[in-house]
Amino acid sequence: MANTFFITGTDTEVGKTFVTRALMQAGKEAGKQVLGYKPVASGCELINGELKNEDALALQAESSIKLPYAMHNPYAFAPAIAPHIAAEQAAEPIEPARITEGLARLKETTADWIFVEGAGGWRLPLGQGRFLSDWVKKEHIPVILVVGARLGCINHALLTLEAIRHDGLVVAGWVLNRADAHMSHYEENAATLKALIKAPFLGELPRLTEEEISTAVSYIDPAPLLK
Ligand SMILES: Nc1ncnc2c1ncn2[C@@H]1O[C@H](COP(=O)(O)OP(=O)(O)OP(=O)(O)O)[C@@H](O)[C@H]1O
Ligand SMILES: C[C@H](N)[C@H](N)CCCCCC(=O)O
Ligand SMILES: [Mg+2]
Repeated sequence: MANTFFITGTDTEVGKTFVTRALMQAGKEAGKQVLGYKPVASGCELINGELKNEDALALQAESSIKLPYAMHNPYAFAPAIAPHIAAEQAAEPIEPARITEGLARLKETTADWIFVEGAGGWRLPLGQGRFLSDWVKKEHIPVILVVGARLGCINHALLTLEAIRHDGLVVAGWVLNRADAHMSHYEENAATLKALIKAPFLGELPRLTEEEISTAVSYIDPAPLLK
């Protein structure tokens, strides 16, 4: 039976996908078969008649098992906006049951670890008064938080952790990602986060150049996930 982890972040564009890929690579290095799942994606382009999202394509590429794109990304909306608004515009309501069905199909494979990447931050509206966090709660999925290191991230990180725990979920770990290479007093902020966040620390990723991207996995310690 696969272990499933939900990847959330302190905001959009903080490195959820970037870190998920590194986590997947760390899983493979630990001998795990891994799959990535992006249930709800906005900011998609039409490729061979199918709307595809760069996050979902990245997770598909990193997956150990080759599956059709649609199994990685059931909801793909073209505009790079809040998905619930895109869904309304497309007259395609986001149904949690379909997200569940997609995850169930991935669990039928030989995957050991399934990483589910959210969109935006923890409280992502799906429309009809529902949130993606409601689905995570219903599925009882442990959560990994990606903290994007930028001014204001301490508040965002602590409030996100409060919300995850208020929703009754386990924080399986957290990663500090250098989202803003120019953040001032980075080391002091990192020390503050490490002191305040009571959850397994899975690693700290510096801002990597294109040439260094393949080293991202070396900054991840998956040990807390292997327990
Ligand atoms: N540590 C890093 N070093 C270099 N580039 C990074 C790093 N972290 C993130 N990036 C780049 O910053 C951009 C935003 O990262 P990413 O797409 O992973 O954010 P995200 O949280 O997944 O965004 P979204 O909410 O849209 O899913 C991407 O181009 C990514 O490759
Ligand atoms: C388009 C962007 N990159 C993300 N995929 C979607 C971000 C949704 C944010 C919703 C919100 O909290 O305001
Ligand atoms: Mg992403």
